Amino acid sequence: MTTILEEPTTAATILIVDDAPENLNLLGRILEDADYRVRRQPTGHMGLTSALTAPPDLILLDIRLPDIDGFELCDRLKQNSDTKDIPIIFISALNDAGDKVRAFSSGAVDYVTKPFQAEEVLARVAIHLRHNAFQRQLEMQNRELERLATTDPLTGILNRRSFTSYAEHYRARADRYHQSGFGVILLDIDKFKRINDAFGHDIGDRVLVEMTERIRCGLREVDLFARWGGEEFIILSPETPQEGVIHLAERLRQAIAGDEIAPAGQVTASFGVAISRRGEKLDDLIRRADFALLDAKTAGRNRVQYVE
Ligand SMILES: Nc1nc2c(ncn2[C@@H]2O[C@H](COP(=O)(O)OP(=O)(O)OP(=O)(O)O)[C@@H](O)[C@H]2O)c(=O)[nH]1
Repeated sequence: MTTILEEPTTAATILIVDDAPENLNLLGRILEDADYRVRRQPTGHMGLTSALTAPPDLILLDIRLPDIDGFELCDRLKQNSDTKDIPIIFISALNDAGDKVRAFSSGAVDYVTKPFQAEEVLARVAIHLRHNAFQRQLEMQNRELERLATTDPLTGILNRRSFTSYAEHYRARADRYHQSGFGVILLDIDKFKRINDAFGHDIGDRVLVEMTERIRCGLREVDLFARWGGEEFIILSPETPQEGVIHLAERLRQAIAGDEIAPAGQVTASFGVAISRRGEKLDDLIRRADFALLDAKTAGRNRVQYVE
């Protein structure tokens, strides 16, 4: 079985900051012999510049340096978003508990006292590199999970759940700060079943993606846009007066009905528009937009309907 220590973490770059040339050379050689790439810096400022210019994978840091000391260097690196996650191991002749505590409170992951054993330094370096790599991988996976949980897989826009959560936030803020209302536009592709029936589900999917693009192009950055369900989409337009929201819906209607979407031909959509009232629940607002959408469908489709 391979243990975490045995897995090679080669090709990682390690920055050593130490003012004693013999330490720089000895440590550097030990690490190079273990196939790490090594950068050596003899002062705090040079170490800082080196780390900021090209962040290494790990830093071995002496405490006593001729200019800024290791603690301050560590503090500065931990405050910078580009370097804050780099594992820092202090390597110092100071063997006082207070110095060790200060090192860990600066954000160091480990502390090695001089004179050091090569095997120990290598073991500590390897484990912190592995740990850091796992951590980054976990963060990436969490971001991906977050993306999957909040977006619609076909169109890449927000899904219903995340739309509702953002919209609740807008609603609460509008109420709290007595801001003007916001508009909700609910739109539904007309006779979409026919497109699926005539051209197949894959073409239906392509139409949904193209529709999404046309709508997205007509929106502002502050507008929320989500897939509400099958062929139904929802838009929240913050701090927009009633005429503005109706005008936006009309522009989107024209953009959708404009150019044909091959091979399905002309695709149209019906729109329901409602403006929030102070204290109104989000569900009730969306229900009003849904009534308006139903009216638009009943009145012949490919139109915008507004309800008071
Ligand atoms: N291709 C594809 N079709 C979907 C998707 N989600 C829902 N649909 C289809 O969308 C169609 C919706 O049909 P209906 O609710 O009858 O509405 P419509 O045909 O658009 O008619 P109106 O809304 O009355 O104009 C159904 O055939 C669903 O199978 C999807 O993700 N991809």
